[in-house]
Amino acid sequence: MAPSIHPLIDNGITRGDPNFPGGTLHCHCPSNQVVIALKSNIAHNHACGCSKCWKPKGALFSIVGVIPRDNLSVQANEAKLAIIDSSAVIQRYACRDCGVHLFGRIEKAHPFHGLDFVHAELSGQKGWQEPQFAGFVSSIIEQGFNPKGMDEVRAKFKSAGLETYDALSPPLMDLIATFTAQKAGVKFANL
Ligand SMILES: N[C@@H](CCC(=O)N[C@@H](CSCO)C(=O)NCC(=O)O)C(=O)O
Ligand SMILES: [Zn+2]
Ligand SMILES: [Zn+2]
Repeated sequence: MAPSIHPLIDNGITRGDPNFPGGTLHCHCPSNQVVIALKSNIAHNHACGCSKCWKPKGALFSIVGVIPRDNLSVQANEAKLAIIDSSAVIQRYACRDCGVHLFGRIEKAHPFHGLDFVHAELSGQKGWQEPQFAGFVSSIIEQGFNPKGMDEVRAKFKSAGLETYDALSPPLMDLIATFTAQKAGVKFANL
């Protein structure tokens, strides 16, 4: 059987609602769920193949997007949250009981500082921005995926209408490079 990329990609992508106002995310615990309130839609939503992002069971990829950190608040059971790897750039807060990642936050100087990483599939509401691209695709090999299957994985993304990258999308890579250049005092050439 062909591997599951992610349930939100496998059977075709459902478009979000550009006017979607936000909603709540819930962890997978049967009771005393951690609840996160998001005051807007997400942006740059993407499939991520890296080893650090939370994936649902059986999926090769995570689906993760960003939201301004001021638009995110913990509504219930904050005490169950713990940072899973404090040495990572993105501090991912997971539920201690079910392991789901509720949000990831960057505290250091970084091009994405001010943006939190979230998984809209943890919401019961519909209308969140649909995945825009697939990033860190080759990273699934580091987690044991057979390199011989990569053509099939990339073809699946293409047939769902998503570009694949082995880092992030060009606009996000440009943001990272701009930040790096500015930090180093590089002056941009005129066009
Ligand atoms: N091959 C590595 C890549 C890990 C990685 O760099 N992940 C990216 C994307 S996460 C969401 O887009 C990243 O920015 N990570 C920063 C962090 O996780 O703190 C692997 O697979 O582990
Ligand atoms: Zn939980
Ligand atoms: Zn990732």
